[in-house]
Amino acid sequence: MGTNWLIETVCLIYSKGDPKWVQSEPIWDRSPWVETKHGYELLKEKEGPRLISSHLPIQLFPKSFFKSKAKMIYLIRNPRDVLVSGYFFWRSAKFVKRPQSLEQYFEWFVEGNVVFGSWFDHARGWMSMRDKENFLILSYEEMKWDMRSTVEKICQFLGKKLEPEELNSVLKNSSFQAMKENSMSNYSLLKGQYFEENGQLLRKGVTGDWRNYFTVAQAETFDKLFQEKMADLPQDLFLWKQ
Ligand SMILES: Nc1ncnc2c1ncn2[C@@H]1O[C@H](COP(=O)(O)O)[C@@H](OP(=O)(O)O)[C@H]1O
Ligand SMILES: CCc1ccc(OS(=O)(=O)O)cc1
Repeated sequence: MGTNWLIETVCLIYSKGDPKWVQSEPIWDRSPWVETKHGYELLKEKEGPRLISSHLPIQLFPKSFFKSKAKMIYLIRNPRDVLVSGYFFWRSAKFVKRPQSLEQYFEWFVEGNVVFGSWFDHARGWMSMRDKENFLILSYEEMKWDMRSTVEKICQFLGKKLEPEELNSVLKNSSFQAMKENSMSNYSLLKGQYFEENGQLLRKGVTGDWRNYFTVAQAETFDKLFQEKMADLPQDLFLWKQ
């Protein structure tokens, strides 16, 4: 999805571009996953303001959020790229039923039989929050196309002000290369116990990689499904060019 990219960016905004924090504490401790035991235990002890991460669909997210003033950033990505990225990620994970082929994962994905459920239901559910002032939707594609403007948008939303050199440092330290080399952010610490040695969170980091993997028939099936499931939502929410 790009979730860890967004988390890294927000951490760097909080540290005003200083990379010390992102280079010294694992990303899952800086912004714990509320759906994991480890993350939940950490979050219970953390003083606010704190960062929280989640992949949960709206109906499973802690209800207290909806009565709070906490700010949420929802990251969306072309689901075709989510599918391909997810295939490579989950096939190296040791704690889930692993897909044996992209063809198999394609079937699971279109049926919604993947970790955290149907992408379509997930996006549709959270997008119902889009008019709330404490809710910001960003896309992986806009981060790729214009990260500087995206960081400014995040700062505006969070009420943070960065000096020009601080903003430059956020951009530098959240880049694909910087994150790939940062053992506190690239999940290499989890290799062995949770992931295979050849697994990599930071795989390619590009938009449109699905074109290298989908067959013509899969592309047509996906287009049809997207139309069926998402046609009634404002299409400017989906910024990718298919
Ligand atoms: N700094 C960065 N710049 C661009 N893409 C990044 C990135 N950090 C992570 N990603 C991409 O985000 C995806 C992982 O998402 P998540 O963090 O939600 O699991 C991977 O996509 P690819 O598999 O397409 O390369 C990974 O390469
Ligand atoms: C079980 C929760 C969880 C947390 C992080 C994951 O990795 S990623 O953010 O999707 O790359 C996967 C599962």
